Formats: sequence, C-alpha cells, structure tokens
Amino acid sequence: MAIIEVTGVRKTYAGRDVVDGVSFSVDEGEIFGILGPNGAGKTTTVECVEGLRIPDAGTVRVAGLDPVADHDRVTRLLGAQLQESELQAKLTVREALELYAALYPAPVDWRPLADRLGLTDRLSTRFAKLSGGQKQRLFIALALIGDPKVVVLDELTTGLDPRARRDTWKLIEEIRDGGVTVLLVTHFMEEAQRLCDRIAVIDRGKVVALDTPAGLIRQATGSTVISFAPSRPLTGPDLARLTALPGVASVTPPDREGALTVHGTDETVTPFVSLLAGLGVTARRLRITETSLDEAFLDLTGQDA
Ligand SMILES: Nc1ncnc2c1ncn2[C@@H]1O[C@H](COP(=O)(O)OP(=O)(O)OP(=O)(O)O)[C@@H](O)[C@H]1O
Repeated sequence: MAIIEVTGVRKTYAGRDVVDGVSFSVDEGEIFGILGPNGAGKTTTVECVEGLRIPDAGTVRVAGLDPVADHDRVTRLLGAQLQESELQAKLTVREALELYAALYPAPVDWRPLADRLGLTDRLSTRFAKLSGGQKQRLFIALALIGDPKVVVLDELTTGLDPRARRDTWKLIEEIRDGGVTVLLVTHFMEEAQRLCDRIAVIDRGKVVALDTPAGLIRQATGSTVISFAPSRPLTGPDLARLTALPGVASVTPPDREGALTVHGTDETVTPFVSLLAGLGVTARRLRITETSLDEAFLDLTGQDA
C-alpha cells in the first residue's frame, strides 16, 4: 500500500520549473531513493512531501493526508532529518533528545533510542563537539523520536568517512526493518544500490526513470559488460563482426594489456562466444559482468551524480 503519493508536482522559481510534473508513490515499509545530479530538484520535491514547500501544481499525500492542509497530523507521522544549522552548538545530546521528545504527543523513550544509535556515552557532549558521524546519528534519533511511520533523510551520509557511512547504512536498514518507511535523497550510487528497494532518478525536475536498482541497470544501454583479451589482435572485418553482434552498444579499443570491453545485452553473450570460436580466437581473462549503477545513472541522465 502506498504511504506517500506524489502526483504531477510542479514547483516554479523565477519562471523556471525546478520540479516539473514529478509523480511517484512509495509503498509502506520500503526504502525509496531519490537520486539525481546537483540542482535536479530532489530537495524541493521531498520538502513538498514534508509540507515545507507548497507545490504550484499537483498533489502530495502522506498516509492520505495533505502535508500543507493537514500539517500537524503529517508532522506526527513523518520524521524529518534536521539540517546542521537547526541545532544550537551548545545543546547537549541529552538536551536535544529531551527537547524534541517534548514536541511530540507520543514520543518513543529516547534512552533506548540513544542506545541503539550508539549515543549513550555522548549524552553530555555538546552538539558542536560531536563528530560528523555522531551528529548524523543524533539527527536520525531526532527524526525517529516522534515514532513516525515515514522518515525523510536528505544527503544523510554526505561528508562521512566510508566507515561511518556504512554504519549509517546499517542503521537505515534497521529503521526499515522496524517497519518505518524511508524516503532517502542521495548522491551516492553505492548507497542507493545497497539500500533502496526502488529509486526515482530525477533529472532537471523530471523523473527520468523509476525502478529497482537492478531494473535501472537493465534499462541502461550496454548493461552487460564483456571484457576479454583476444589471443590475437582483432582488427578490420573481425572487429566489425564483433561490433555488429546482437545488442552491442559499443566496443572500447584495447587497453594497455590488450583487453577489449564490449557493452551489450544478455543477447550478446552466446553469439560472442560463437564468433570467437569461429575465428579461432581464445578469450583470455574473460569477464562478463553487469554495468554499475553509476554507469546506468550516466546513461539515464547523461551526466554524473
Ligand atoms: N527557494 C528557492 N528560490 C529559487 N530557486 C530555488 C529555491 N529552492 C531551490 N531553487 C533552485 O531549484 C533547483 C533545484 O534545487 P534542489 O535543492 O531541489 O535540487 P537538488 O536536486 O536537491 O540539488 P542538490 O543535490 O545540489 O542539493 C536549483 O537550481 C535551486 O537553485
């Protein structure tokens, strides 16, 4: 069942549609990713879901409620991650947790929450003295303190080292496993691939693709990648036959070790093997892999994240 429904949302600033007819729905209990290049309209879109911005057209529903007209009720259902500037530097972790717990009618007990997020030995530490990872864990705690059904996390792991990022991913999975739906805005492909059940790729204000991570990869051209070093150089007509195989999108020239890379589809593999056999060529260091979500993203948006 959909817990978030975004239909035809448009937001215009200075005559420019920064969100241009965005539609998607998020099922209860999933981690739904919003991925896109800088300035694509991701934050504007999720802020419409949070009721912080009013769409110029289209509708948003969170558990059937309008985030603007029913703001108080939606605030109780939806936990949003704060921006760093929204917490006072001198506030201690305990004070922040107590303060935010007081804002909700039925908050969870913050002590076990702090414990789960590894903040118990930091309760007396002032916000300004926390490490980046500890700040992010506190933001997650504050987003969960009202016992929400949905949490919105925007660029949560930006600026974290790889270890802290992985720890945060584990926490996000635990949140989902606890029955909370997660709307996650991210720049990181690895994060999107690892965490998200489905991803909407937003580019220039529009949803250009919406699928599971594996589905997005399949949608990209050249999603099956065959790399091999032929036992003799393939040139002229042999190379032309390779390029003409079913599904081949591109063949990159040999690298320094003589390996070629063919971007094709599942349909390319068997004819590829037959062609080499027919030519009497052995494929050394043969690897057949799927393209990465990174490459799929580039293909879908024509740019880097
Ligand atoms: N209040 C505003 N007034 C004018 N322009 C705005 C406003 N808010 C956002 N924009 C513009 O809308 C576009 C989309 O911004 P948004 O923050 O939604 O993008 P984003 O995809 O979240 O980008 P990033 O990944 O860089 O955070 C940007 O060009 C931004 O400058």
